[in-house]
Order: sequence, then structure tokens, then C-alpha cells
Amino acid sequence: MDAKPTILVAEKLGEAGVNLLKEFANVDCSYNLSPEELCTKISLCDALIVRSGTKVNREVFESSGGRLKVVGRDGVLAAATEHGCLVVNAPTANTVAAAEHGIALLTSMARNIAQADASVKAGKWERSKYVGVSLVGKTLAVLGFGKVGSEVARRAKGLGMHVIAHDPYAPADRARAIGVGLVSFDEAIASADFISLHMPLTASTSKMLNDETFAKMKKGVRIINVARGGVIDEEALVKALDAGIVAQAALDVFTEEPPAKDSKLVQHENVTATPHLGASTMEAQEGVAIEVAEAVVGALKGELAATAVNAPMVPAQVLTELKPYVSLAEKLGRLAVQLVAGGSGVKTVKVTYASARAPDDLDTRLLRAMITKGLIEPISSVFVNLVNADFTAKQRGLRITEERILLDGSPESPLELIQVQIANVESRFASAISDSGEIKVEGRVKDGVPHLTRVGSFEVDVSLEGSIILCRQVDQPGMIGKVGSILAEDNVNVSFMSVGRIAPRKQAVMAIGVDEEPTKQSLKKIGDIPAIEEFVYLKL
Ligand SMILES: NC(=O)c1ccc[n+]([C@@H]2O[C@H](COP(=O)([O-])OP(=O)(O)OC[C@H]3O[C@@H](n4cnc5c(N)ncnc54)[C@H](O)[C@@H]3O)[C@@H](O)[C@H]2O)c1
Ligand SMILES: O=C(O)[C@H](O)COP(=O)(O)O
Repeated sequence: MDAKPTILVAEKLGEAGVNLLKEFANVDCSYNLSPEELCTKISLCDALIVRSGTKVNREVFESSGGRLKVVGRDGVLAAATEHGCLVVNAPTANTVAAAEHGIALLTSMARNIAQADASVKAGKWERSKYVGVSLVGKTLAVLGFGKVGSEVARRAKGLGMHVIAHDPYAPADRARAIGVGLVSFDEAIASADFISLHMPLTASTSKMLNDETFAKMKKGVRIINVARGGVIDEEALVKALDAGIVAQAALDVFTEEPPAKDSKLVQHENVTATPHLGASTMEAQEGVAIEVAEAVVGALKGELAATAVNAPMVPAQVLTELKPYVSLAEKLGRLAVQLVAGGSGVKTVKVTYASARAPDDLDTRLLRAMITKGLIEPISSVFVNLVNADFTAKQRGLRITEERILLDGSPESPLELIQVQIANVESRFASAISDSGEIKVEGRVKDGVPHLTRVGSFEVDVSLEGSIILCRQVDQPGMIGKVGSILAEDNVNVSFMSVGRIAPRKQAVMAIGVDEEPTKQSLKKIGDIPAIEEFVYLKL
């Protein structure tokens, strides 16, 4: 059986991105698939990469039979989430391309480039018909002052335009730095000679430009849209163009793509249209391809995706800081569940985080999701990720409660320790049961590496890399040597070893980190050492 995942690339992706995917997976580049062909292929794929031209709808997820784990670019988010499929996008690599396309539309519209070109090619020479308008000194209102909007504003300033912006959520200092005044929506649309749209399509931005708002605009305003077609009521725009309220519009995006051939809007003589080309430069496509390929490969490897659309969004710097704790969380979940004796169902798990950080400063959703992944994956065939962790836990009747202990001291590191306790179960390793009767494991991050620091009532210290052998023994000289030599004979490398004991010569727990899996015979030999009372081998 082929262990490599299969990635379906259903729309043209830059070569660098495809090469990156090929290093990790079998890559099937099949473009122009019909919806039926896509549904047939998807059942053989672990990941799918599309651009805005492919509709990834509920049928696609249903046809995948649960195999699809990640989609590069938007899809039907609710369906993706229910199917535990992560959606990642490439949010930054096409920003400049979209801004440049906005400026290209602005300048070519002002000088009738597209219409004049068509006229010359038709054998005409209509110099007076295509007199344009100048940009210098004109007011441009940028609606949506995010990544693309702010780059458009910066470039329009260079053209000598007076730039204002409306964005209810934009930071004032970013606008100030570019020399742009943030104004209300009504002020922006009432004073603008040009309006450029750069907001996402959401319930509140849908049809933001409509009959009512066109009526508030300066007569002769010019509109540019490289955002999403749905932010304009297209029928209202046609009326506003016919009435001369809007002198011209330059549109890269449409409510329906491609628009109908006889669309009044597209056919309007004062409209310049491009087929969703905002992101289509050679450079942006290479950048997007790499950004999306890295995110898809990372997601298939189970890494955290900073560009996830349907999982807790965690800023990149927070992700970097939390990375070892996320790994610790998953490994503690894995260890804890493997300590449960077969047959006893895991229903109640308590997670405790000890941290000097205030709760607002520490988002534990990621950690909880990874503990859930660690708890569920070893005992089921379900693939758990950030997207479906809470959903999957609920479905399995697994109740995870969280508690925080606020520590004194400086909150330099996000967490001091994480403790995972499983209640109402028996353990394969009795020493893992704490005084209060639960299976208890506790871990910390030391020098960036997750460590197991407590099992039941025993303090241990073993780095959570490779796998672990836990032995309970009567504390006496020579035990480390005996176990060590059995492993050495088996060519198993010991990465860490520690002994936690109640008192000298009383019971002790030895935790041994191993790089390779010992053979059954070696494990049996360890179990047969007379002083060893119980032992367990745990895979991480
Ligand atoms: N044509 C293309 O090929 C192309 C390429 C890239 C991006 N886009 C589109 O361009 C748009 C902007 O992309 P971005 O990367 O700059 O996104 P972004 O998230 O960086 O910026 C969007 C901005 O819109 C603001 N906003 C939200 N609601 C608003 C409202 N009601 N009024 C005004 N502003 C509002 C947000 O606060 C944010 O600052 C998106 O719709 C995106 O899909 C299109
Ligand atoms: O959805 C986007 O990010 C942009 O609109 C670009 O879409 P495209 O990759 O289909 O050009």
C-alpha cells in the first residue's frame, strides 16, 4: 500500500508549489474537472487544492468518504468543518497583485484604454470620444482598508490622488502612516470621485453598494471592484450607470462567475471587465502556490496552520510560542489514554493548565484540541484535528473540562505545566493512578522540548520524543543498568532516563525514553527482572 498521501490539484498551480507538493505526496494535477469527475476523484485524495473557479460543495465532502483532510482555498466551510476537513488559504501572496490590478483598472478606466483599444482594432480612430479624466487631485475612497486596500491607497497617493478610507476595524495608526484619513461610510461615498472596494464578502458587506447608497454618491463617480462581486448590487449598478450617477465601473469580480454572456452589466459601454484576474500575475501565482502548498503539506503532517480558515485562528507569533506546548498537549493525551486498561471507556477528562498568564492572554483552544487528538486517535480510526476536535469529542461522549491555576511570577513562558487526568477508569499501570483515584500525567516544556514530569504520584523527568517505558520497581542499586543493557542488546537507543521514588529503597517509577521500538522479547525480559513490579510501553 502507498503510504504517501494523494493531493488533487484541480486548478492551475504554480510550478514551485507543485514541486513542493511532489516532495511529500502523490500529486494529481487534473484541471477542468466536471463536478461529477471531481466527486469521483476526491474519494482517492487526502487533500485538494483549488482556486476561486472550483466549487467545493457538500457533495465533494460527502463523496470523499472522510478521506479528504485539507482543502487549499475556500469551500463550503460548514460542510468542511463537519467532515473534519481543514480549509487553508493563501492570504498574503496575492495582495500586491490584487492591489496592482486595482490600480490598473483605475488608470485604464480613467483613460478608456479598453474601449479605445477595441475601437482602434475595429479600424476606427475616435480621439474625441475617448477623452479621459485626470487622477491628480481627485479623491479616492478605499472601502476596506486591509491588506489590499492599504496597498491600493499607498499606490494611489503616488499618483497624486487624495485618498480617504472607510473601514470600521482598521487601526488608525496604519492609515496615518500611509497618510490616509479614516472616515465614515457616508462621508467616504459622498466625497469620492473614485471608489475602490476591498472588503470581504460577508452578511454585512453583501450588496453594500445598492440603490440607496448609489443615491448618496457624487454624480459621475467611478467604481473599481477587485474584492468580491457580491458587495455590489449589480442591478442597482446598471441603473446607476444608466442614470449617469456612476460614470464608469471597472470590475474584476462578479456575483456569478463567469457572468452570463448577455449580462447587462458586463455589456455596458461604461464598464471595463476582467475575468477575476486580481491574483493572476506570474509572481503572485508562484507565491500563492508555495504558500498554499506549504499549508497543505503542513496540515497533512498534522502541523498547525496559521492560514486556517475554519480552525481557531492563532497569530503566527503565538503559534510559534505555543508550538512545544501544543506538542506536549497531544503527547500527554496519547500517554494518558494508553494508560487506560482495555475495556474501561474514557468519558471524563480534566485538563489543568498552570500559568502565570491571565486567562485572556492564553487561548487554550489549540491545546484542548491537541489533547483531544491525543486521547482519541490511539483508540479509533478517526483523524482528529483542530477543526473537528470538539465535534468529535462530543460525538464520542467524551467530556473534557478545563481548569486554570494562576501562578505568581513573570508570565514569560505561556505555561508552567499541563496536567491530564482521566477519571473513573482502571489503569494498565497502577502507579499512574493518583491519590485521588484518576490516571494522572503531567508535563512541562524544558528548553523547548516537551517533558513528562509526573505519572500518578511519582515525579519523573523524561523528554517526550520517541516512545516511553514506565516501570515500577523496588528502589535498589543496579536497576538502571539492568534495563539499559537489555535495551542495548536490542540496539534500542535510550534518550532519557529518570527515577522518581517515594523514599529510598521503597517503590520507585523509572521512566525511560527510547528512540526505537523494543522487540516483544526485550520488553518481556524487562518485565521478568524480579524487582520490577509492573511496566508499560507507551507509543507517542
Ligand atoms: N480579485 C482578486 O483576484 C482578489 C485577490 C485578492 C483578494 N481579493 C479580495 O479582496 C478583498 C480584500 O482582501 P484583503 O486580502 O485585503 O483582505 P483583508 O482581510 O486584509 O482586508 C479586508 C478589510 O475589510 C475590512 N472590512 C470588513 N468589513 C467591512 C465593512 N463593512 N466596511 C469596510 N471595510 C470592512 C476589514 O476590517 C479588513 O481590514 C477580499 O474580498 C478578497 O477576497 C480579490
Ligand atoms: O480568492 C482569492 O484569493 C482571489 O480572489 C484570487 O482568486 P484566484 O486564485 O481564483 O485568482
